[in-house]
Amino acid sequence: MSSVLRAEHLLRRLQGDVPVTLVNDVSLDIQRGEFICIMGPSGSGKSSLLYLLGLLDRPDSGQLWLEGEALARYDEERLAALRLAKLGFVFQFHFLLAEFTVQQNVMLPMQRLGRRDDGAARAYALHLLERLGIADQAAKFPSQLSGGQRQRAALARALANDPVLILADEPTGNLDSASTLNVRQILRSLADAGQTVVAVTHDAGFASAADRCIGLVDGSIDPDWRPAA
Ligand SMILES: Nc1ncnc2c1ncn2[C@@H]1O[C@H](COP(=O)(O)OP(=O)(O)OP(=O)(O)O)[C@@H](O)[C@H]1O
Repeated sequence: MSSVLRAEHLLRRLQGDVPVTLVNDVSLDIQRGEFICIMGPSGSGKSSLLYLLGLLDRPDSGQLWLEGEALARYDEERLAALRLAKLGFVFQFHFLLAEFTVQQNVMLPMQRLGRRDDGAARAYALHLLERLGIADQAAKFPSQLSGGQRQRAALARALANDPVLILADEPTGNLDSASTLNVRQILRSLADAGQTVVAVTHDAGFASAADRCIGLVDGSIDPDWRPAA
């Protein structure tokens, strides 16, 4: 196994009249092909931790390594380039662009990265949509899709640049139970095919779908935390 992302002693605090500790001394090693879920009560710091792991926010102290590369001294421009090339994001809201078709939405990250020409990007987008079972929706606009289909399109977009890690924040938060099960199964099958996935969720079903579940309490990993049966 090899480490995709390693975090050591991450600390994130918001300063203010009343300082708030969002993430408190979190250390984590994410191995290639692992599907990890992060659970815990509302306000326990799950999203804050995911933002640190996704290089969308910076820790006040602690260190991160992406595929062995230490990130502490990287400026925002370099982190943005890493996010585009190596990370894929899925949020509770899909953030697909309304004026583009589903296929064009999936092509956008490829066009930004510039590793594939337009023809190759178009073909790869269709391949990803096929893999997620929504190739027949490729020419439609996001507003014409169901919630579950939109989330699968967002997942296809997250996969566009062959990320080393997919970070998902409540990916099933807006979905009905059938679509939730479907997205969970897709994440599981992606991990079975070697994709590394970290998902923040309130959905207890993730506990059995994932390889490992981490419980956060007050910004810290609770070693005694166990998913609800
Ligand atoms: N910008 C902010 N200003 C003040 N407090 C914040 C801010 N962002 C987060 N917090 C607080 O930090 C704590 C952690 O928030 P976070 O969103 O990471 O928790 P969470 O576990 O993801 O919650 P949820 O399950 O409700 O999404 C919460 O108490 C939250 O209210």
